[in-house]
Amino acid sequence: MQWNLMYDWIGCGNLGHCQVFNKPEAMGKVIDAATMLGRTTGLVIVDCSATYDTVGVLKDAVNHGCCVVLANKKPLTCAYEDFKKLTSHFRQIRFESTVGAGLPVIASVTRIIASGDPVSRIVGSLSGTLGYVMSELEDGKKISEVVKTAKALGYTEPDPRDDLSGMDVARKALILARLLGQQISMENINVESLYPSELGPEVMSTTDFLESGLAKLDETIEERVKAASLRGNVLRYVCVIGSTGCQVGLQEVPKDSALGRLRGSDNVVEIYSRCYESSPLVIQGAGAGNDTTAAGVLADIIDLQDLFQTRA
Ligand SMILES: NC(=O)C1=CN([C@@H]2O[C@H](COP(=O)(O)OP(=O)(O)OC[C@H]3O[C@@H](n4cnc5c(N)ncnc54)[C@H](OP(=O)(O)O)[C@@H]3O)[C@@H](O)[C@H]2O)C=CC1
Ligand SMILES: N[C@@H](CC=O)C(=O)O
Repeated sequence: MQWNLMYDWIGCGNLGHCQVFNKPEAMGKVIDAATMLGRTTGLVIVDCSATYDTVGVLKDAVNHGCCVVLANKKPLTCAYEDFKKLTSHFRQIRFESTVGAGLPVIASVTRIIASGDPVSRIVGSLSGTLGYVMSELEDGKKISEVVKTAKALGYTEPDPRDDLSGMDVARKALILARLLGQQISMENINVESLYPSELGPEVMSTTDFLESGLAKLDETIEERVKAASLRGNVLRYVCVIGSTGCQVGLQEVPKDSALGRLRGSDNVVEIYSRCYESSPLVIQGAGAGNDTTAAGVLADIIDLQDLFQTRA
């Protein structure tokens, strides 16, 4: 990674001049400055990218006393050791927006666990994109049409196949399962993809998928929606995290159920524990979109800054 050092910003008042250094001594100075700022001000590094590439920098950042806020799920869903390393600095990291965007899912789960109440099961619809797609399909629209709208509304991942493959939901499931103490990886999660491998990223670009690949799903999905409807059901992409395993995939659910009634980008999450056994804790609301995600990220930054204010 290239480290950029901007100079002329200390003590000269001229903010217009900057220079890029690639030398190791410059890199050392950037790290020293970040360490000082991290330890004294609670400097927060915010990762709103959609890449695995940031995990090394994030681990370095927490090691140097900086705080980290993530909307990006990928750094928490690679090796278990990386998840452990990042989340063991619990006063330095927040990642509420990785599950349910602005909804307080992570906060609720961590509070229940912190109170000593063991969480036995989490069930829900955790994809704003797939929630929106499934409810629009009920109204007779085509999947090729509604996925493009979901992208325009800011619900999808940069490549909507991340949503349609179930991988985005699987990442959320993995984060939650790991929070529950399960030392599992992506291979331990059963994931149902809504498109075949011949439409995958190895075969075609995102643009080609959206322009021509996606339409190949119209007929099959329409048949599944119609068949479910004849039985009084609707399709929902459901995530189940239990003590014996995790699975994410399409399920037929009654129209008049908590999952069946979901509309648009709403998520619903049911958390079962000893205290919430017969009547689970339910969190529901918009689960994707730029505004709600940005609000979740901002609330995390403020939460960490509050910890620093209290400490000072
Ligand atoms: N949209 C939503 O509702 C929610 C999104 N999130 C998460 O937030 C993240 C961003 O999503 P969203 O804003 O919708 O996606 P966007 O495509 O709008 O934004 C992704 C951004 O990340 C940048 N980026 C990609 N790769 C790298 C990299 N290697 N280094 C630096 N920057 C990079 C992109 O830059 P460039 O354009 O130049 O490639 C782009 O600006 C994702 O991880 C997503 O899962 C979480 C909750 C809800
Ligand atoms: N693409 C995701 C965005 C939030 O994580 C979704 O649709 O839920």
